[in-house]
Amino acid sequence: MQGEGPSLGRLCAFARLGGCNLSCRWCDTPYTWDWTGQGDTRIAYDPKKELRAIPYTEVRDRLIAYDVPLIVVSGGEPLSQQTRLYPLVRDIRDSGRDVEIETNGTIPPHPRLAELVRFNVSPKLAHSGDPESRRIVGSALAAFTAVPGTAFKFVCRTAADLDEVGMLVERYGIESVWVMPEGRDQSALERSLAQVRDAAIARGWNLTTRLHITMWGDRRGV
Ligand SMILES: Nc1nc2[nH]cc(C(=O)O)c2c(=O)[nH]1
Ligand code: SF4
Ligand SMILES: [Mg+2]
Repeated sequence: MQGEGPSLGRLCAFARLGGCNLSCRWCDTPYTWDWTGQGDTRIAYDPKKELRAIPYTEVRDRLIAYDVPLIVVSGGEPLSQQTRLYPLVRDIRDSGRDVEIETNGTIPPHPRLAELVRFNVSPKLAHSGDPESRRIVGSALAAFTAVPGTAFKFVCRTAADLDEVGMLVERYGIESVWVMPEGRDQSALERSLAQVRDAAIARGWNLTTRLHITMWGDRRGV
């Protein structure tokens, strides 16, 4: 089930890729990249336990066997491996399924990949703790805004975060804006949603919750 964004509630299967070029404090998937315990959880995950190289043909066959109309590729940051990702996405599209890629928007997408997928781009705000020079890459954001259908999803905690979103929206001519409350459990999600919902609507932006958290909590594999 896609829990976030424009396809919220759509039945799907997930491919989660390891590794990330950012290190957001509140990351909900630190087991994909946090080998030193620098995130909020303070847990240093073991890459030998968390990462596994799997031939793309095996990943493809397993994803297709779920027999669902949408495959979501997430991470970590999946575009760090976009050259290797391309044949997987191509084969899945050839099988008649839709593909969405969740990305932090710092790596410009390859045009051949961009033709096949919908990008859900989630640029990170100051509260992620990543330096601005790493989390905001103008050339990459410009490339994503040029891909038809791209959705921009901003994780927000407070109404003030929406001012930061507003600056990015203006600077990069972002059109499809989704505000998503930050939270890795239901009560945090509700707290953030109460803070951001009126301000998002007042600006004419879309809102999304995180349905998988509401349904299953902060569990892996969902
Ligand atoms: N159900 C579900 N939907 C999601 N949409 C985006 C996710 C992500 O972690 O990128 C995600 C996730 O982890 N689970
Ligand atoms: S960009 Fe995404 S996966 Fe990477 S650290 Fe931030 S929240 Fe986690
Ligand atoms: Mg997630």
